[in-house]
Amino acid sequence: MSARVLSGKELAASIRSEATARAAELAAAGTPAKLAVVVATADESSAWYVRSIARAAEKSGIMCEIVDLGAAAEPALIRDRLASLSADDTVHGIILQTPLPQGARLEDLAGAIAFEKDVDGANPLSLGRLAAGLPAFAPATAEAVVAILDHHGIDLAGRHVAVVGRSTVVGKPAAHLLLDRNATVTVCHSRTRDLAAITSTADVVVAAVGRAGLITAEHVRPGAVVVDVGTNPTEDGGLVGDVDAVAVADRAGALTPVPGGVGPVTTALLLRHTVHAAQRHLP
Ligand SMILES: Nc1nc(=O)c2c([nH]1)NC[C@@H]1CN(c3ccc(C(=O)N[C@@H](CCC(=O)O)C(=O)O)cc3)C=[N+]21
Repeated sequence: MSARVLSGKELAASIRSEATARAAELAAAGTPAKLAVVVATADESSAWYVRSIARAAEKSGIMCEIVDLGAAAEPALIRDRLASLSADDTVHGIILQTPLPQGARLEDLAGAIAFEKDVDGANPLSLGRLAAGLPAFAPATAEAVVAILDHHGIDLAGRHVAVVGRSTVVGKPAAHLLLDRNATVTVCHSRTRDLAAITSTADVVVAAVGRAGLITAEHVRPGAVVVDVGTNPTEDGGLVGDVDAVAVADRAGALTPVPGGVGPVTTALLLRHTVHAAQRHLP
């Protein structure tokens, strides 16, 4: 038996087409939507994302400025640029790419992103509001996890979801969004003992660690739904997730592919957030 493939492509296309229509309205009104992407890393996975954002923004008529500060940027320089972009009236959305240089922490820097422009939900104010159930932009990747499950009609209420990974960008915010959907959520991480014993009891496994091959058949209950958030560049220039897709496809009931799963939905949601920010309202 082979798992049903939960593609993100159609959902991403529909989110982008709505963003394109809103972007055209904004441009016609003389306030074209603009996203600033701040990069201080040479990480290949981030490079994939930045290319994907630039391409999708261009197609949707959203302006996109890549601010590359170099992989050795000092935290103070990154903070200053976030502050100046926050004060720039022509910029509506700001995302700071992770990973960050040695010694720089997203949690310390993201407070310099104006709350209204925080389209990847990294400012502690956004994260706190998200946790409290108040309006704020959620990190696009975390929102994409729930969106792709919704799109494919996978019910979350009362289901046990095991989230593997506790990053500020995905694991933690995804846990909050899933809780808001009445899932029973277990958050696992690098110090979790006997990961497979926990994930193999889950109805849904969300893999968000950033390590190829981490989730194998033993981690998955037969028939479970597996969401692969990983985007690990391969030596031959491709992209693989955190899930051993070949082994897991024989056991899971459904699986999001990489590429073509959570990634395109993430990019599309970031653009949706940007036009919403430009229209001055939250999600
Ligand atoms: N603050 C922050 N937020 C992030 O969400 C974040 C980040 N930093 N740093 C880097 C990682 C990586 N990431 C990806 C998102 C989409 C694709 C994506 O769209 N992938 C396409 C393939 C891309 C293509 O075909 O060009 C796919 O999976 O089909 C890839 C990678 C987000 N990240």
